Amino acid sequence: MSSQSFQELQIRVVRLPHAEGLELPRRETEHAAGLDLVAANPEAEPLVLKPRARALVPTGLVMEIPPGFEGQVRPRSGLAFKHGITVANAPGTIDADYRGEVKVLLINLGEEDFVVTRGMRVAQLLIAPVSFVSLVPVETVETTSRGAGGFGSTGL
Ligand SMILES: O=c1ccn([C@H]2C[C@H](O)[C@@H](COP(=O)(O)OP(=O)(O)OP(=O)(O)O)O2)c(=O)[nH]1
Ligand SMILES: [Mg+2]
Repeated sequence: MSSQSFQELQIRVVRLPHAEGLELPRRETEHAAGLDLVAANPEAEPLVLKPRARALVPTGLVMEIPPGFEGQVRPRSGLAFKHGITVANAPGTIDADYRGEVKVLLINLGEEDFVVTRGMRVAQLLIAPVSFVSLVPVETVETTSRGAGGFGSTGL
């Protein structure tokens, strides 16, 4: 791979008191796409996710995502594969104008209870550009060879 350098987008982040002592989310490998989000629930209060249950996991972080970008909260494949733990609303959307705490909505699709402990890497955050669009009402739209075909119209 080339050793090309990429421009890094810096995002201002406030650590809330309950994030004290936790590492900031970071890439686990040099060119990992996501920063791993860390659970900031109290040490003494592990979150127990029963099968089919959901929980909003705090990260203790408030971010200032620049306008023109969004945060995407995505599952970690290891947790999904090994435990059936995923993000219920994947990919979760963090709006650039959101100034609340980033939270991760986990769901347990596995058969066993799953315990979220403080400091556990529960999901990953990607920052992606957003296209700003507005809808323009018209009477007709350009035709295409696909037309209205969808939902398996090209075969399985
Ligand atoms: O996984 C997520 C998804 C959302 N949020 C926060 C940031 C986001 O900007 C806000 C609203 O999210 P969304 O638009 O997905 O939810 P909504 O149900 O449409 O709520 P709202 O009416 O507040 O937009 O909630 C998170 O912390 N984690
Ligand atoms: Mg919304």
